[in-house]
Amino acid sequence: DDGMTEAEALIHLKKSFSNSSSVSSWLITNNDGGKSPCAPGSHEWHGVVCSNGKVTGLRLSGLQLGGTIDVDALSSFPDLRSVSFASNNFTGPLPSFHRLTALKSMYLSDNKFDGPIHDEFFPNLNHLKKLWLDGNDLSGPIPASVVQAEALIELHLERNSFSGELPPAPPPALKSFDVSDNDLDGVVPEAFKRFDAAGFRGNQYLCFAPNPGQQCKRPDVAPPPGSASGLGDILVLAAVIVSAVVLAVVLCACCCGGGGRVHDYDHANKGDTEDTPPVYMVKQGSSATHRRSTSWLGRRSGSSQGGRHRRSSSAAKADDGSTGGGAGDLVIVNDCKGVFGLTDLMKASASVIGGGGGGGIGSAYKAVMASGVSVAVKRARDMNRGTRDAFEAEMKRLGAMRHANLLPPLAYHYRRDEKLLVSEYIPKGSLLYVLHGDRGMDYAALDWPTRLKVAAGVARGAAFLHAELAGHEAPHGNLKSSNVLLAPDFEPLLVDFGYSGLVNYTQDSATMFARRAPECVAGHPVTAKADVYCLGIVLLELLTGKFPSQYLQNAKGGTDLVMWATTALADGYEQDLFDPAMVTASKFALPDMKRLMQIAMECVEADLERRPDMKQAAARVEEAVAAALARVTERQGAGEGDADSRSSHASFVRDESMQRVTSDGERSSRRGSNDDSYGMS
Ligand SMILES: Nc1ncnc2c1ncn2[C@@H]1O[C@H](COP(=O)(O)OP(=O)(O)OP(=O)(O)O)[C@@H](O)[C@H]1O
Repeated sequence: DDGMTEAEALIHLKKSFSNSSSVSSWLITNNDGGKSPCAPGSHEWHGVVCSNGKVTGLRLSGLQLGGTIDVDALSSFPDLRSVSFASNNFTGPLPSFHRLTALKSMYLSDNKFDGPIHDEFFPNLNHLKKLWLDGNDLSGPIPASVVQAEALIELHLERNSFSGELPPAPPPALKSFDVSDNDLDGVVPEAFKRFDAAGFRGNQYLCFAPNPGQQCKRPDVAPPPGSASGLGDILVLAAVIVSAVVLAVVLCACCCGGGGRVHDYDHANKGDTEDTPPVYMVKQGSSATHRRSTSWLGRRSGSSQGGRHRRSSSAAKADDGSTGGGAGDLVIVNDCKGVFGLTDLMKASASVIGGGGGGGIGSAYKAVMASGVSVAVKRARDMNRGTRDAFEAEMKRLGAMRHANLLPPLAYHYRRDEKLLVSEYIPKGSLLYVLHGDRGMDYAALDWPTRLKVAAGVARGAAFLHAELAGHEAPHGNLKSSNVLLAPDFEPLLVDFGYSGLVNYTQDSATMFARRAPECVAGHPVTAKADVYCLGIVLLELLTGKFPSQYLQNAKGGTDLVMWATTALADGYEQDLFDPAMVTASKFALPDMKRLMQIAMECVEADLERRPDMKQAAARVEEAVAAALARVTERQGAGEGDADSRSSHASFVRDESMQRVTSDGERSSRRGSNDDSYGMS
C-alpha cells in the first residue's frame, strides 16, 4: 500500500521470506516506533543500505533466505537503486522487479528462480545497469526486448536453461555479456560478436557462423502428449493457407495505396544486404527469426489464449461494426493486404525492427505470416487518452486514408494496457535507416534528385494530412525520418500519423516528436505548426545527411541541426552544411540546395508567427523541388550525363564505405553470410 512506512514495508518483505532468521534485526521496536530504518537513531537493520536518510539498497546475499520476494513491499522504496539477493534459496518465477523502474543493479545469482524472463521485463528498466541472473533455473528465450534496456552494462545469464536463438541485438550500452552453459542454438548475431567468446561457451548448438559441419539447431524434441503441436499445427497451417488463398483471390482486386496504386513491396527488393547499423536503430527486417515464437507477442501466444482466438483469420472487419467479433482479436481497418487474425500473427515468424528505445510509441516487429504477407506490428503501450470507441473510430478513419505518400494502418488489436498497430511491411525501411544505417546500396542511391523526390513526397503527404485531419491538434504528430518509409522507387510513405489524440497526454511529451517543437518544450500547447517544425528537421536531415540530435531524448549524439545550420548560415558557411555525398555529384545544384535549406530553416523557426503553416511550407517545398528537378533535367540535356553524376556519387559513397570497412573490421565478409544464417531456424 501507499501508506506503508519503510519499516512496515521491510516487515512485509521479511514475511515473504521463509527462513528469515538472518534478518531477525528487522523489527519495529517500541523505542523507534515506525521510524525509518535510515532515520538517525534507528537501530541497525541488517543489509539495509541507507543514503541521505532513505533506503537505497538491500544487501541480502548469502543469508540462506528462501521463499519468494514481495515486490509490492519493495515498491514502497522510491529511492531503491540496488538489490542483492544472490546466493540464497529463492524459488519460483523471477520476481516482477521490472516494476521497480528506478533500479540500477539487481544481483539475483545462484538461487532457484525458474521459468522465463517476461517480455516486459527489460523495456521497463530504463536505469538498470547491472543484471546478474546466473546460476538459476531460468528457461525460455532471451526476450528480444532486451535491446530496450538502454542503460544495461552487465548482463549475466550463465548457468541457466535458456533456449532458442539469441535476440537480434544486445542493448546498446552493454559491455559484459555471458550466456555460457545454457541451451541456446542458432547463429550468434553479428551484433553480439563484440563480446568475449567465453561468454557463449557451453551451448551445444550455438554457432558463431553458419557452418556445414556443425549443427546449429537443436534437434526437435518430441512434443509432450496432448500438446497442440504436430497434427494440430499442420491442420491449422492448412487452414491458414486455404483461407489465405481464398482471401487472396477475393481481395486481390482491392487497392492499398493512394491514387489507385497498389503497393506490393513484400516481393520487391529481395537483395537486402545489411550490416549492423549504429546503436540507435535496430537492423531493418533481418536478424534472428523466432519461429512460432513463444514470446514475441507476449502473453497472447500459446494456450493462455483461450479458445476464443484459436481459429485462424477470425479477424473482424471494422465495417461490420467495430464490436462484432472484434473483442480480443484484430480489427481490420484496411483490407488491401487481406484479412488476417491475431492467430495468424502469433504464428508468424517475427523479428524486432525497432526498439522504441528513443522513447517512441512502442516496440516494432516484422512478422511474416503463413500467407506470405509481411506486416510491421507495433506494440503501443500508452494510448489510452480517449475512450475505446474514440480509439476505434480514429483507427477506422486513418485506415481509410489514401494518398501516394501515406501508408495507412491495416489493423489494430485493442487491449486497455496495450495496442497492436499493424501496417504493411516496407522492405527498404525508413529514411532514418537508409540515411544513417549501413550506408549501403540504398544510401548510394540517395543522390540529389532522389532526395528531392523524398522531400516533395514528405511535404505532400504532410499537407494532405493537414487538410484531412484539420481538427487534430497535430495532424501527423510524429513526423520524423524513422516514420518516413521508402518504397522501392524511393517514394516516401508516412506512417504513425494521426495518433496524437490517442497517446496519453503525460506520455506525449516523450513519445510524439511534434512535442519537441520549441514552443512545446517551452510549455505551450502543441498545434498543427509543430508538424511544420518536424518537416523542417526532416529536410535538414536530408540536406545534411546528419543524424539530428533532436531525435534523441538526451542530447547525447547526433548534431543539433537547427543550431548548426543557424550558425553556418550566419557566418556564411552554408555550403559546408550539405551532405558531401550529395554535393560531390551535383555541385551545379548548390543554389537549389540553398533554397531548400532556406525553406527548412523557415519550418524550424521558433517564432510561431513567422513559421509557415503546412500548406504554405509544402507549397514552397514543391516549388523549390520542381525548379531543382528542372535544373537537373536541363543539365542532363546539356550533356553532363546523369550517368556521370550518378557514378561519381556512387564512387564517393563507395570510398566512404571502404573507410568503414577498414575501421569496422571484416564488414564485407559478414555481408555474404548474414541473410542465410538467419533463414535456418
Ligand atoms: N511498416 C513498416 N515497414 C518497415 N519498417 C517499418 C515499418 N514501420 C516501422 N518500421 C521500421 O521500424 C523502425 C522502428 O519503428 P518504431 O516506430 O518502433 O520506431 P520509431 O519510429 O523510432 O518510434 P515511434 O514511431 O514509436 O516514435 C523504424 O525506424 C522503421 O525503420
